[in-house]
Amino acid sequence: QTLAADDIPVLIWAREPEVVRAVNQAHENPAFLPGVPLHANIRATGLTGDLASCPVWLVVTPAQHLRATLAESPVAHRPTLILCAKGIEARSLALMSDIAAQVAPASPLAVLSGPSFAREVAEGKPTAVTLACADADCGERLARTLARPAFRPYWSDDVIGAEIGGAVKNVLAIACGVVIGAGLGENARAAVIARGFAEMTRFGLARGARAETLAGLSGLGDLVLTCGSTQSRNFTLGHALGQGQSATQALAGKTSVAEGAATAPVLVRAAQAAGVDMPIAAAVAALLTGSADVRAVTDALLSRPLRAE
Ligand SMILES: NC(=O)c1ccc[n+]([C@@H]2O[C@H](COP(=O)([O-])OP(=O)(O)OC[C@H]3O[C@@H](n4cnc5c(N)ncnc54)[C@H](O)[C@@H]3O)[C@@H](O)[C@H]2O)c1
Ligand SMILES: O=P(O)(O)OC[C@H](O)CO
Repeated sequence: QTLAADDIPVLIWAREPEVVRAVNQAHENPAFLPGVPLHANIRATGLTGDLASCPVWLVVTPAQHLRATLAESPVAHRPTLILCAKGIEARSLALMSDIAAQVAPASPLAVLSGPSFAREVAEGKPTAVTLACADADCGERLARTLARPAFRPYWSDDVIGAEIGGAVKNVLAIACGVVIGAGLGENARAAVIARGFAEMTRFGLARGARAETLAGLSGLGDLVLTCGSTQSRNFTLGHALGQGQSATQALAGKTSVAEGAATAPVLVRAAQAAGVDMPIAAAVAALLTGSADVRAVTDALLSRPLRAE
């Protein structure tokens, strides 16, 4: 939103009245992005009805809440929806574009994904992302609209690929956090990134994604970012697990979302349904549920049969 506001009026709908107040009065969002001044063109509202006048929505509601949030909003006005959440819905195994197509069938859909910590984007640091839209002309138009000197969207027509990369990388970022938190070393982190990427690719191809999308910004690019940075909420969650905390302890009191925590068990079910082996994702899910500890999942991964790469 900060980027778009340079020359386009931006309206944020927020659930929290204190966020609405802070954005309108102090031009800041201390609850979710403290210390970043927001452009004066950015206004906030607590009324979903106010969104009816907006032709394009950047939908950033976390994955498990997207369906309900969209259903309560004025989608009958057929806004173009640019989906930004990186997850899979637990109760349906649906991707965000599946949910949006069900709730807002008349709306054009796109997915914005890729390595993009919100703070760095808001601070104007160089960022490149994937803007995926099945309608290539619409994708190009949206990418050109969102592009700024330091913000480069590359367009694609592979919506599923962009979504799967974003959802799976969060789970793998938890795994890398565990590796570092448990002191397993940089070799192990690199192994998790590379073998995790193999899992992402197997799963993505089985679900109809294209390999080049998974190897691009929304897959490998975001995987490298989140697996390598303590700025990542998913990496940070994994780090706490690696240091011996339970998921409940690690997530206690957090208002910010680590999407991989919800995605991991869903991904395991979705992979089973697709007949795809995802041992690292399964290890993360086991750690999150407490059904295994770091030692047990590490031993299990290391004792898998040797095989060709
Ligand atoms: N922060 C980033 O750097 C970043 C970058 C790219 C994509 N994303 C994705 O955007 C999505 C949102 O992440 P975020 O960083 O904005 O979240 P956040 O951690 O900053 O804040 C949590 C958000 O969840 C909302 N929320 C909480 N409970 C809700 C409910 N019951 N119904 C609807 N909304 C609810 C809150 O209002 C708040 O906006 C995630 O899928 C994330 O993966 C985040
Ligand atoms: O902080 P994380 O782990 O949710 O990552 C944020 C973004 O997805 C990075 O692209």
